[in-house]
Amino acid sequence: MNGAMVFCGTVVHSTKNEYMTILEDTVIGVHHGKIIFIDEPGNVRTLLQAHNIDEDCVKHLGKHQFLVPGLIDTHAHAPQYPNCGKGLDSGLLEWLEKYTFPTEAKCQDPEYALEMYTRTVNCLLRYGTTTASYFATIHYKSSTVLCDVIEKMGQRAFVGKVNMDTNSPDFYVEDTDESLKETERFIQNVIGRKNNLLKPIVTPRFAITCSMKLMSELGKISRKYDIPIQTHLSESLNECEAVKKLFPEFANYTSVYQEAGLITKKTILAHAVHLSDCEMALLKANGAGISHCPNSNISLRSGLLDAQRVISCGIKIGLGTDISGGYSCSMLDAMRMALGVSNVNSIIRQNYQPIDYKQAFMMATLGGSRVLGLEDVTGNFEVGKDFDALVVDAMTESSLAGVEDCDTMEDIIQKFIYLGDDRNIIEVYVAGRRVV
Ligand SMILES: O=c1[nH]c(=O)c2nc[nH]c2[nH]1
Ligand SMILES: [Zn+2]
Repeated sequence: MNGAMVFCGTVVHSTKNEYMTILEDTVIGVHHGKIIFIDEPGNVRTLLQAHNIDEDCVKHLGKHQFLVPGLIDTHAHAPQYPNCGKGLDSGLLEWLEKYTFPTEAKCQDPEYALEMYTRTVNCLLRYGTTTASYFATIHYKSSTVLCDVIEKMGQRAFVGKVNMDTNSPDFYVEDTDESLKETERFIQNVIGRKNNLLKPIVTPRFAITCSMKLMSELGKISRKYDIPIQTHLSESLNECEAVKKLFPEFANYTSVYQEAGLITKKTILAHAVHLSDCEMALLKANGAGISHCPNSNISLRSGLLDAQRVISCGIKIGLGTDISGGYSCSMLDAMRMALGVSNVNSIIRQNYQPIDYKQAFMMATLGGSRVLGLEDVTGNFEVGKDFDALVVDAMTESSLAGVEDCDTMEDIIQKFIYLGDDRNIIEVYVAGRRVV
C-alpha cells in the first residue's frame, strides 16, 4: 500500500465518553490521509499484512513522545496577527477603534496581506493548530489571499470575509449591497477551489457594526450555500449596552442575531460571556456553539466565561485564541487561560467546581471539532476520520520543566499542557500530510 503511515506508541485523545483517554501501547494506521485502523501493538504484524503495508512505514514513538489530535482554534483574526502582544491598554470598543480597525484596513493591499498572512498561518501551524476558523477583513481580494496561503501550507480552515456596514470608521466600512455582493463572490471563489480542507464561512463582525438588513441577508446567504456562520456575542458589558441602545426592540443580544436568522446549528459564537439563562436556552435549542476565548477575555478585561455552565447546559464549546484580543496564537495558551479563568471563577463563587486540564484538552480538540461541525472529520482518533495529529516530545528543550522518572504518562501530558511550547511539537499532520 503506497503512502501508508503507521504510528506505534502512546496516543492521547478525547472520546464521546471521556475528556481524556491515554492509550499507552497503540498502533494507528493512516492511508490517503485517513485513519484506517487503531489497535494494540501485539497485532502490528497482522495489521500490516491485512492492509498490505510495508514494515518501513512503521514509526515507533519514543518513551516521552505521544500523539495528540491536531489542535482546533475556533476563533482567530488572521489580519490582527501583527498586533499580538501590544495595544491591550483599553477595553474592547476603544481597542477596536484605536488599534484593530486601522491594522485590518492595511489589508486593502493584497501584497501586504500575502506577507503577513504567510507569517500568521505559519505561526499557528507551528503551534499545532491544524484547524482554524478565521476572520479575514472586509476586502475580497485579501481574503482570497488568506485562502491561497492556507491552501499552500495545508491547514484545515474556515475563512470568512468580514462584513461591516455601519458604526465603523470611514476608512474601514462597506456599502450594504456591495458587502453582500462581495461576500457571495468570496464564497463562490472558495467553493470553486474544491479543496476539502478549506470552507467559506459567513462572518458578520458583530451587531454593532452590522445593520439588520446586512445581517438578515447574510443569514439568507448562509442558508443558500449551506455554510456556517461566525460572529461575536456578548463579549463585554459596554458592548452589550451599545447593542441594547442600537436594537431596543429586542429582549436581548442573542435575539438580535436570531431575528436575522444567524443562530443555527452551524453558528460559532465567540465569547458569549454575559448571557442570561434565556439566551443560553436559545443557543441550546438552536444547536449553536460557543468559542471560549479566555486570553482575550482577560487581556481586554471583558469578563469571565463560566465554561462549566456552558458544558452543563449541553452547549457545544471549543477554545479560540481570538488573536489579537488574545495575545497568543498558541492553543496551549488557550487551554491554560481557560483553566485560569475557571480557577478565578472558583475563587469568587461559592461551591464552584473549576474545569480540569482534561476538559481544557477536550475543548481544544474534540470540543472544537463539534463547534465547527467537523466532528465526523477531525478532533480525535477514530477509524474513518482524517489524520490531523501532532507528535509531541516532552523531552526536547523547551519551557517544559523536564520529565522525572517518577512521572506517569498522565503527569507528562499534564506538564505538556501547562508548560509545553512549539519546541515540543515536533511533527504536525493535516489529513495525513506533514505540514510542519
Ligand atoms: O475580540 C474581539 N475582536 C474583534 O476583532 C472584534 N470585533 C468585534 N468584536 C470583537 N471582539
Ligand atoms: Zn474575535
